[in-house]
Amino acid sequence: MPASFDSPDPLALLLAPPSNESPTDRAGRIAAEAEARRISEQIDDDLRRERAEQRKWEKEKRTVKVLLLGQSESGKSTTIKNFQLAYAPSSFAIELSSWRSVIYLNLTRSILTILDFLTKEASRSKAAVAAASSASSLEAPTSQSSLVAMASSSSAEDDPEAEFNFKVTPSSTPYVSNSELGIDDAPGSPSSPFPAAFPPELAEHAARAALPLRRPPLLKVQETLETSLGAPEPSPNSPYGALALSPITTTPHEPSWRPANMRKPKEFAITTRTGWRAALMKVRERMSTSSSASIHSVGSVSGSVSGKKAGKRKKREDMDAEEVREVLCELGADMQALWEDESVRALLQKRKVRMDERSGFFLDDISRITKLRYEPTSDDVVKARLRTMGVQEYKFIAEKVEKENLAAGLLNYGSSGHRKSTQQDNIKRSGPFGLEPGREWIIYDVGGARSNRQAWLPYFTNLNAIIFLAPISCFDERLAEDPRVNRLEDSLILWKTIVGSDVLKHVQLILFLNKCDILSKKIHRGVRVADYVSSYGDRPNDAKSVGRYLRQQFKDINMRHSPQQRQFFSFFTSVTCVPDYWLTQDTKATAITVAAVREGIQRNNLRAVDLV
Ligand SMILES: Nc1nc2c(ncn2[C@@H]2O[C@H](COP(=O)(O)OP(=O)(O)OP(=O)(O)O)[C@@H](O)[C@H]2O)c(=O)[nH]1
Ligand SMILES: [Mg+2]
Repeated sequence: MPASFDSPDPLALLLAPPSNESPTDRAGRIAAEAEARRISEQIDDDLRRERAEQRKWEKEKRTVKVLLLGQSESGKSTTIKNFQLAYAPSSFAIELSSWRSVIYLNLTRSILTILDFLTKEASRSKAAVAAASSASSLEAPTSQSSLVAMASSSSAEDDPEAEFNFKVTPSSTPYVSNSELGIDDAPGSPSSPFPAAFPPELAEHAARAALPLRRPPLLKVQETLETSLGAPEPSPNSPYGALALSPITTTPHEPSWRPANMRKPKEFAITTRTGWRAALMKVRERMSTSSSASIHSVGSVSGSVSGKKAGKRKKREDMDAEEVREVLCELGADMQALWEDESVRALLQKRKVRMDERSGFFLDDISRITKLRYEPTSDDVVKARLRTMGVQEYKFIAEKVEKENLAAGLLNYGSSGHRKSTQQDNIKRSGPFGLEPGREWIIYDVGGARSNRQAWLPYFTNLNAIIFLAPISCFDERLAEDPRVNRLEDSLILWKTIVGSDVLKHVQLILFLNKCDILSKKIHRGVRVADYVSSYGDRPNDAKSVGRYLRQQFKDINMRHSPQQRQFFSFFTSVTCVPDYWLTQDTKATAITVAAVREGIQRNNLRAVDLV
């Protein structure tokens, strides 16, 4: 055998304790070795921790954090949907069908609103006829049968709470005029007294159109949908149950003459605990659709059902969902007839109730939506309305995106003072998409009603950008939560607060002057901005001039109230549809939205975080 195999390991020999080691020396040596091991492990731990922190930091550095702010119904949640549509289209597609319940709910609610409206008109007309006949000692005409039927059946049988006393209740608190803009109350605006009755024949005809539609099945549909979306089971005695409800926003000239004892229509909302994304995911789970969505809300899908109980529940809810479809399918033709009825339209128009400017407007799509096999489209989902409460966090992992749309949007959207060539340069530098697949975005969506705004504060740190949505079409509307306050005024005050916040002084603010399509429509039908915004004076009453004027107001506030100088990025948006007026044609709102955010962030030198 070779000597080398027999020889002891030279290292072992070197490290071996001396042969004459005393017990004391041995103990000392062992302790020293243990200490050396401990130090070595400590160093390894430190290195591991540092590496993990480095990875976390790298990840955070690559994550874009955006907070969406703005009053209720300004379009925040709709903007989130646009992001998802543009950057996580496959998860958006997977979720399409789960929005069906929300769309059904929106449609049902619109029909119930019209029925309530007609009931009021019928009652009012009936009272006017009675008053006139007693005054002139003439008999009331007997031809008022449908009108009487409508008024009495609805109030006494279907809705015992809805008794009308026809008392005009003008706003007791004076309207707070806007200090920034001089927004005034206009003649015929909501605080004006209840206008005179229209010819009884009109209400009579409209009431007849409503007769085939009964409220109980529609209320049942509404209840079922709300429960399936996460509301508590309704109380057996209440037509609406113990839901998380809030009053709907008053539309422009909608009269505030609702009698004191009349139940207000309510808007469904899902509370923070569950969140709308979570609620929809639950609906989707129940529909047994597998998902690999790359968007989710934090803490979502809690308490997914399992086992026997789940099977039972699933079956019952499936039945409910099936029933809802069937009922809506059966009522579809009557609903459409009601919406298309000329006298109903005339009455709504005379009372200045603009259903088409309300949130969740699907009345023009009744026949499509009430088909038994209705599947929501992307446009339906973008238009669907579900009020947000609290703060919800959404994570987007950018997927492959629509090349043409984003490129087109980036080239064409109407931004403030940016040349096209700059945008084209950006495309050349970063490619047409702006965001590479795999990039994580965290977007916080907040409830915009005043009662929700305290909850925003904890989210003001570590942000890359805030998108502030100001619906500029709301110059003649009032806040649902405080009818004394003009909605435009509220937006300006809120903007001032955000702009002036010291905590947010380093955060990029991007202003979306939203709902330009509605602004155009309003102006087109003759609403005069100067009647509501006195400082507008005798400037031209066209959408473009109004848009520019309002943008200047926001810009001035930015200049006057920012703690330090900051650039002003604003975009005219119309996040639910293709823009129609001063925004360039043929671009999708999604593309505009995404491109706008991207450019805003980009221009704030967030290239430092390797965004592009
Ligand atoms: N026509 C039109 N409708 C819009 C536009 N933006 C939003 N909407 C609609 O307005 C309604 C309210 O939009 P949301 O996105 O739910 O509003 P929000 O700001 O999230 O409201 P909260 O959750 O109450 O704070 C929805 O029905 C949208 O479809 C727009 O630019 N044009
Ligand atoms: Mg919302």
